[in-house]
Amino acid sequence: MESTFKEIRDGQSVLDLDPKSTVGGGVEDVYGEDRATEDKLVTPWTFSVASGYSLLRDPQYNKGLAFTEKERDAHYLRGLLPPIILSQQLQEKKLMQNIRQYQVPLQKYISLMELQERNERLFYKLLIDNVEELLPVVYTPTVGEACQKYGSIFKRPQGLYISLKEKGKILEVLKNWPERTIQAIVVTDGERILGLGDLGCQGMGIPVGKLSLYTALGGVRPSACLPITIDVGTNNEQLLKDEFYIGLRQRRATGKEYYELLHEFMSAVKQNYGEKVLIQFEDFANHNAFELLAEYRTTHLVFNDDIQAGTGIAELIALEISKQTKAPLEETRKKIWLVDSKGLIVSSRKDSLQNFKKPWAHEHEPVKDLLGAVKAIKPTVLIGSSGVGKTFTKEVVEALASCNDVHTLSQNPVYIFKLYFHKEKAKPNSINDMQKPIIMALSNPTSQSECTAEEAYTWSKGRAIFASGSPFDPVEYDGKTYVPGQSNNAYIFPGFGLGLIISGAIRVHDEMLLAASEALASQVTKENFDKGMIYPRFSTIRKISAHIAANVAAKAYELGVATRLPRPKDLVKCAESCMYTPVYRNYR
Ligand SMILES: NC(=O)C1=CN([C@@H]2O[C@H](COP(=O)(O)OP(=O)(O)OC[C@H]3O[C@@H](n4cnc5c(N)ncnc54)[C@H](OP(=O)(O)O)[C@@H]3O)[C@@H](O)[C@H]2O)C=CC1
Ligand SMILES: CC(=O)C(=O)O
Ligand SMILES: [Mg+2]
Repeated sequence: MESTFKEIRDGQSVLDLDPKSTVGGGVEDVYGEDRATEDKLVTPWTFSVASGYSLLRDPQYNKGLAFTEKERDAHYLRGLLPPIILSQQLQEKKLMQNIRQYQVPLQKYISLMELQERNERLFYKLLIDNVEELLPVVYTPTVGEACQKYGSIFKRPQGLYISLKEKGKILEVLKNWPERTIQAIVVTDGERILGLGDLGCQGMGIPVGKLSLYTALGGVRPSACLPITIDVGTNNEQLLKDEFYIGLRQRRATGKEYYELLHEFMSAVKQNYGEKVLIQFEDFANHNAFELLAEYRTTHLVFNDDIQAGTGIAELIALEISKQTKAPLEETRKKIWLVDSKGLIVSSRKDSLQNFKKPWAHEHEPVKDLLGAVKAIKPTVLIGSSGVGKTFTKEVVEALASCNDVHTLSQNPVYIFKLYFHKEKAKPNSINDMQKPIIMALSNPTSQSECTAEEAYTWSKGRAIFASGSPFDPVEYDGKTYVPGQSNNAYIFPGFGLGLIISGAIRVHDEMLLAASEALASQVTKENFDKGMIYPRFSTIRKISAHIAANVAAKAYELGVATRLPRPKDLVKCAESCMYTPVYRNYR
């Protein structure tokens, strides 16, 4: 596979590869028209002032009943609105009441999407002020169901669809998007949507949801965000037969055809938006994700929050242990063990392993399943990101709990994770914390969670520290309330993106991801730990994001990949001051 891109580049099969517009294109902003020469086609953009009915229909500027008397006169709104003026606060109260009346999460999702299309600022005000309540609606788990039913609930496009039909004209397609100054793109090809598999073109719900979090949690302007779905077909038989399916009705393109389209896309994005546009690869299947990241991380500002938070978790933890203990990375990797569908990853399997698993193939006799692996390795932390629900069985949790008992605690703890692995324990408060098994069931949505919060607490007799990818409610066990954490990349990517934007970063390095993790960890309070929580609450996410952004930006400056100069002295203040706030603006 590694040669696929090389063949495409060498064969010049897609674009006339202009080195400035593809690789090594310098640091200045390069926008399409500015580069146009006489023989290049340009888009005839015009700008007009919205007023009257069109102002009410423009989600960016619509304020519903909050238009003042003066604004109603000045903008030809008289008679188009009932006489009452309703403040944004009251509108928010009314909408939250309406949303709470829906019993079915998908109804809440649809009503929020309608709000986003009607009144963007009110949508973000709701999301920011009620983040813990609404995050599970616009994001996992409900967004998963929304993607599964996207064809039926689809009303208006919320992002760009680039299918095989657009091959050869992707640059023109990008110019059809109404916004010009794009700073963050989330792109999927829909092949691995959460743990729900191939949802083809209907994966669009994910980039839309992720970017709404870039804005709500990270403060990136909504107009600077562009959701994109690349449609190369789907192998989902059910969707292929579904009369409401919105994507190409064909099996997935692979190999050269796939990579040519992706290469044209990546080149066109850079040509149209410049080098500082962030491209987040989202929910690509592993067989493409690793290669795409490896190919473009040296020429574009890209990251993949799935694999850089999947087996990437293992790598980042090994890096952090190495950083803190000064032990070589090869040694710290040995503290982390992975289990895949064939059992423990061990050196005797090395020849048949995919490349990204090889660094984790340590010396050990073969173990065929997770239970056997837990018994053999005696991990202190069990992290699941297998996409397969219910795999942390009672026996697995009991085995984990028993090897993390004060009476049996190893003097030299090793730590588990991913596919399933082992991690260094973070900042124990006391010997009591050292006794606690840590269980992280990261797979989304809730149906794919490796175990529920209730199972983790019950099976470990209340000793587990538990966090999951999709949220679970607090659990009562033996008279005590346990508050599960939400271990989701939503803590990281919004602040991470903001940090890249405020520093004008042109590349992403692993150290920057580590800087983001460290900033997040520093926001966990003693009060959180005392409640058994290893994450801060989402209600403080804007503050967390500002700290993450500042740490990421600082690292970008340190590594010499930041272009926004001079470096602001106080990066936290700088991040905060750059954050979008959704309060209504006054119109002249
Ligand atoms: N909480 C969060 O922030 C995030 C959560 N996720 C979630 O992670 C999940 C997986 O994503 P991704 O890594 O892309 O998925 P993949 O399907 O690409 O990888 C899953 C891995 O799990 C292994 N596996 C499958 N079944 C088992 C099993 N029964 N026992 C042990 N290992 C098994 C597979 O093994 P093999 O290689 O042998 O097939 C494979 O290596 C998804 O549900 C996604 O929602 C992803 C990103 C972030
Ligand atoms: C959270 C996320 O990115 C995933 O489940 O894929
Ligand atoms: Mg994902």
